[in-house]
Amino acid sequence: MPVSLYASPPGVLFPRGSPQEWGQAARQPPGLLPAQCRAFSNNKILVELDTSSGVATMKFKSPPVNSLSLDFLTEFCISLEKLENDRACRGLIITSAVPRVFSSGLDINEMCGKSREHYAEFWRAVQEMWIRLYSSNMVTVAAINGSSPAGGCLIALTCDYRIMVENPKYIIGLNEAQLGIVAPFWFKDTFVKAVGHRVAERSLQLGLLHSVPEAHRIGLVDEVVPEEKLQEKAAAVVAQWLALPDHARQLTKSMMRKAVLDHMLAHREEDIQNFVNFISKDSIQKSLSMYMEMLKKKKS
Ligand SMILES: CCCCCCCCC/C=C/C(=O)SCCNC(=O)CCNC(=O)[C@H](O)C(C)(C)COP(=O)(O)OP(=O)(O)OC[C@H]1O[C@@H](n2cnc3c(N)ncnc32)[C@H](O)[C@@H]1OP(=O)(O)O
Repeated sequence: MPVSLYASPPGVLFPRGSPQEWGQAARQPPGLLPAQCRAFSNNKILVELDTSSGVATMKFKSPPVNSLSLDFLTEFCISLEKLENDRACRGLIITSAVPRVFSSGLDINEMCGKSREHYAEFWRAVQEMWIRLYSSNMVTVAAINGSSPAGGCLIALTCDYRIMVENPKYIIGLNEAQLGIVAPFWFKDTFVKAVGHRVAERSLQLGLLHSVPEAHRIGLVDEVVPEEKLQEKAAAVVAQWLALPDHARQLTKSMMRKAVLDHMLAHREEDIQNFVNFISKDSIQKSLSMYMEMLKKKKS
């Protein structure tokens, strides 16, 4: 099981409401909080727990694209740890508060021009995020309301169930090969578990980013819904999974995931060294710089 690397900071309490209201609500005195709501917020993530249903909603709020920086990953792990330790919380919906993007994956700036020590620290945080989410006792549902390449796709894949908004502009997949880098074995294992070996092999080698209907067809997402139905559908799915006895569901989840998790935990330090050696290569640094240039050019 994951070792706690982070101490939980004190949370900021605020009542329920739309994301727009949350910022205002956070400044209201705690006396106004409804009894069934517990919530906390930090710089990049908002979490609201409805204690009557036992379901928390986690919203990524790190514009422009919810990239997974070291700070983001640290906040993500702290939030997960808090929820995991909260007896009132049994289910988690992960979604984005940033329009059109669920998460753009690992922050490429964290992998460019930094020291080997920084790369090691960053990669440990990426591993930690995956370990915590993959081994979570909670029912986890990804409510994917925007594009979700690479590490963004990994977060969705690590959940128990994926629901994506139907939108012709949204894409999802493990596109690492397009950046001249390689999805590590545990990204690959998580992907294979969802879509099967043949589909994963082709998709990974070509670094494919799938449209929403295609992602649904290959089993990368479980359901596709219109934007306005997403939260309702996610809540219904969590409720369905929570209707089973926790111990039976949790033991089954743990049994299904044990081999992949054990493999990763047994090779964790080696995986960090592989990442550091790989990402420090001049040729890889050049590929990543060119990719960032390409992203900027696409914009102008
Ligand atoms: C042996 C094995 C060892 C292991 C070997 C190593 C393993 C590593 C595994 C890596 C996993 C990863 O997740 S690698 C990350 C892969 N991610 C990607 O390829 C996503 C790239 N981004 C996109 O495609 C798009 O941004 C997308 C998410 C669809 C949103 O499009 P939009 O048009 O809305 O937004 P854009 O204009 O493109 O982007 C807005 C700004 O955000 C920046 N931006 C976008 N994505 C970013 C990102 N991931 N990191 C940093 N910055 C990013 C852009 O440069 C822009 O910056 P400004 O111009 O300054 O505003």
